[in-house]
Amino acid sequence: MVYLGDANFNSRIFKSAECNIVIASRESAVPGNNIKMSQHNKISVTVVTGFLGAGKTTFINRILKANPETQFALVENEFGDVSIDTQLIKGVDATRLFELKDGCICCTITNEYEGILKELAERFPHVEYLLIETTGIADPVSVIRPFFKDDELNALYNYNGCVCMVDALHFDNQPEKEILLKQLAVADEVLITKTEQLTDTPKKDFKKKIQEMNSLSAIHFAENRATEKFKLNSSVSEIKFHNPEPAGHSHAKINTKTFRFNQLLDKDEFMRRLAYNLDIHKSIVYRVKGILCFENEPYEFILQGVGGSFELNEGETLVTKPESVLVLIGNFEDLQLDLL
Ligand SMILES: Nc1nc2c(ncn2[C@@H]2O[C@H](COP(=O)(O)OP(=O)(O)OP(=O)(O)O)[C@@H](O)[C@H]2O)c(=O)[nH]1
Repeated sequence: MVYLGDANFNSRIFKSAECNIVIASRESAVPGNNIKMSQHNKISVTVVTGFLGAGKTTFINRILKANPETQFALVENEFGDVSIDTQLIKGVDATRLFELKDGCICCTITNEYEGILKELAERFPHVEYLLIETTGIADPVSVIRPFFKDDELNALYNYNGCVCMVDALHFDNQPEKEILLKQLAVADEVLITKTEQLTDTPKKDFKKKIQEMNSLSAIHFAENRATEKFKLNSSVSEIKFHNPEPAGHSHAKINTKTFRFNQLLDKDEFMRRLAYNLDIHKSIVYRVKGILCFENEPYEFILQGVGGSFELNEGETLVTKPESVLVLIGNFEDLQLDLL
């Protein structure tokens, strides 16, 4: 069952098996916001897609930061039973939050999804902008189609387009390439991430390669978009929706595994074991993320990993309970890790 409701600061997350929607409300007035209300006060909507770890959440954080006076709603979909991304959305006073998790949005799209979108628009008329972050393995067509097919949704929302994040660092060795190609195919704008280490020539070559895959979309380097205000109200080319039928569920074999630890972890030992285990399984583990609590560390640590490499950074949340969670996503049936 999915339900909508107000939340206070301490219970910002309304969980159901189906849906996770954050309504982000930022009130400070910063001059220069370029987001305009669309005609008839429809809610503008942008779908943010891209393969696992490409930089979707990072991009959404940038948008929220760059447009502090806009009332955003955010639909976060995560594959797996633990929602880590919602905890990584920063600088947002989330006043209401709903959850769409434990399933890929393109596999769980039902009339219920459309119902949620309608209810959202009706109950929260102050919302100006809806961002939908798909899972990294979603075919975004299923997520976009309701905005074209359903007259009621069409009257409530102004679909602005689909942004696809592409990870330049891992592109050539990307597993499940067909998923990424589908995401690229429907993108109205492609943002290339992780190019800081590249010099001009490989950057240009990479952009050209992406252009050859989708010549209709605007292609930018995400780093150039880091601080500027993102133009979210782009117009969408209908040409991309000539064949909007989702082409099956090619990612059925992708699974998640969640590890929970109810004790403070020994940082060096845990990270050593994790590195060892991830190295062994690097061909089948595509993405790892976690929120970890270590002995003698007052703040939680955020673990992020893509394609065999990972990083650990101190977060901004104080440890209140000795509880850690680690989520792995990849092409495995089951996964046994020796972490403690
Ligand atoms: N160097 C670099 N790192 C980036 C960039 N964008 C994102 N990252 C890092 O890549 C990792 C994954 O970023 P996320 O924004 O969580 O990626 P995501 O697409 O939301 O991941 P999923 O939700 O798991 O699919 C994090 O460690 C980010 O800090 C970028 O442009 N450059």
